[in-house]
Amino acid sequence: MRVDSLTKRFGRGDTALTALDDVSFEVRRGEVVALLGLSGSGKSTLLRHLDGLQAPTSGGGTVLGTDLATAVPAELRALRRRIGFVFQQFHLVGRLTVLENVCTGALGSLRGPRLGLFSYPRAVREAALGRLERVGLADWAFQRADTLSGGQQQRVAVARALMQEPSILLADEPVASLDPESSGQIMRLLKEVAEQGRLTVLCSLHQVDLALSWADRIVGLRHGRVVLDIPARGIDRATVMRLYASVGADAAVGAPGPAAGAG
Ligand SMILES: Nc1ncnc2c1ncn2[C@@H]1O[C@H](COP(=O)(O)OP(=O)(O)OP(=O)(O)O)[C@@H](O)[C@H]1O
Repeated sequence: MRVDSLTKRFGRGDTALTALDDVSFEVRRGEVVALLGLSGSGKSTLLRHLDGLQAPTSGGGTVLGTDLATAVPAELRALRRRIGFVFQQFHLVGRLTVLENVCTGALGSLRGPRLGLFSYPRAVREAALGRLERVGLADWAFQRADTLSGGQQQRVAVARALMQEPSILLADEPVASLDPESSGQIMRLLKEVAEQGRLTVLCSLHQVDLALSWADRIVGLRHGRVVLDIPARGIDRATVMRLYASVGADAAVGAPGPAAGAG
């Protein structure tokens, strides 16, 4: 996937806000990239563009051969079917079984609504069980989803995303509400599914140490601009921490000032 001079502005005139400012970077197939930056630096906005959920103001990029700047809605829908998305808040249906939640990941490729586990084709149920085995939760298949811990629910959400057989997995702060041990497990899982499935993973995080441990590369955003794009291995932690320096320290990271009103 390639992001090319992607700019996103919200609003107009004096109140305009440039959330992404001429963002360019490339992600190779199978790579795990951590997206870091202060709150409001544009991470979620970037992920939404890559999933075709938001349209760029200018520039764009190519995701799985789809040109983000020119794609029509049907092309963006087709793109979304090939991309798994994992959210901070899991978005499981608590009263449904774990297995049925995973089955819902196949809805994009099925016709019509589904009600109940047995409304899914047998092949889908078997595939869902396989994905649950993959994330270590096969024994929980018939439990209600809301009886699982946060870390387990996030693993179910990863299994559900894998039902799409995605080529890319986007994760927006997938460990933000988890304890350190569960966070490490989720990041290890993302790394493993990337390696085994030649899956590209782009994951926004607030935990620098997790990024350094599990990502292949770190892309750092500040005020909507890419100010860091480096391999995670062997990187000096202080270099990454400069992303989080106070606004007055912009010169130290070579970053632009706040982009509010720049539009
Ligand atoms: N739909 C929108 N309309 C107006 N402004 C928006 C919209 N979406 C995002 N923004 C603004 O764009 C900027 C970037 O927001 P974004 O959510 O991408 O940041 P983030 O890095 O993901 O933050 P966090 O780490 O807190 O999730 C913020 O200033 C935000 O208020």
